Amino acid sequence: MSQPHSFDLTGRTAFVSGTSRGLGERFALTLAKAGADLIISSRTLASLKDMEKQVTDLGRKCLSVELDVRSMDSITAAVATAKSQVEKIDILVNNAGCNVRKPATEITWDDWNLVVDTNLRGTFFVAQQVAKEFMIPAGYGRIINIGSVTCVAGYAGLAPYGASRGGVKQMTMSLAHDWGKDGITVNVLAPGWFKTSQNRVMYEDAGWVEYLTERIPLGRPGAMDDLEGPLLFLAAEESRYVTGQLLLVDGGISVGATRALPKK
Ligand SMILES: NC(=O)c1ccc[n+]([C@@H]2O[C@H](COP(=O)([O-])OP(=O)(O)OC[C@H]3O[C@@H](n4cnc5c(N)ncnc54)[C@H](O)[C@@H]3O)[C@@H](O)[C@H]2O)c1
Ligand SMILES: O=C(O)[C@H](O)[C@@H](O)[C@H](O)[C@H](O)CO
Repeated sequence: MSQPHSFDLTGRTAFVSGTSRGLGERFALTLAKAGADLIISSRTLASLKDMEKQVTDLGRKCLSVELDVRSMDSITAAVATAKSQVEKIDILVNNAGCNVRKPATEITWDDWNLVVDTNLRGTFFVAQQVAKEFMIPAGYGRIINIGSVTCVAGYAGLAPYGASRGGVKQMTMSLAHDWGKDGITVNVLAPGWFKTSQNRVMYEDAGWVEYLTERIPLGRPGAMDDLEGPLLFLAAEESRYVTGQLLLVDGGISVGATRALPKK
């Protein structure tokens, strides 16, 4: 009989992109609390100082690297720096991302490129370099691509963002095939609506929060803690037979919250 599971990451090393704030910061700390050593990353190293201290205070090793996921040179340099300093990367969380929220008629060429290059192209090439340099040679890896409820649902004002997230979902399924035989699982962790600096402006509109909340079956927007268990599951040994999947952590909003009963 097997032992109860705990999603223990002791002895693992995790690389998280975009850890200067928001969900990425929380993902990195969650992995460290579960036992993993960390490589944290940002476009500006100075933004990682506080985070580095928090990780080392937990007793974990922490390497900070500069990474702009819109630049191939930056991606290869970040992975090369990691290669010179750590033996392995077992877990990759492709978190870096951005959004431009505008009516579809106002989206510019540059808006499109910013969002799709960051969220889709960046996610692919970070995964490619980490897989090639670390995971394929080691025969082990857990790649967690951050998606969104927009992987599966359409939202007005989010056309480039939705395109990038739909792409992340499809790309993840392909990579699961590409690297399954190398012992690597590739999955999408898809948050619903969580208040961070990316979307703070939306939460300043009480009418919109009410509109959103009414459409979430579990009756509230997400809290950061809600993502911890699902992240650890995908990062840990226990998810070894799960690959190419989309794990929505969205309070159920993706089911399509249309009421079919009159209001009493
Ligand atoms: N907050 C939500 O409700 C929500 C829901 C679904 C998915 N997401 C996704 O989760 C991720 C984290 O978002 P967040 O809400 O914490 O937003 P955030 O804006 O607070 O954090 C985004 C992070 O990505 C980094 N980043 C942006 N462009 C980058 C680049 N070119 N290179 C490297 N790093 C870059 C930022 O510096 C920051 O650290 C994003 O990919 C976002 O799209 C967020
Ligand atoms: O900037 C925004 O409009 C939001 O952060 C979106 O990204 C959503 O929260 C999320 O992606 C839905 O899952």
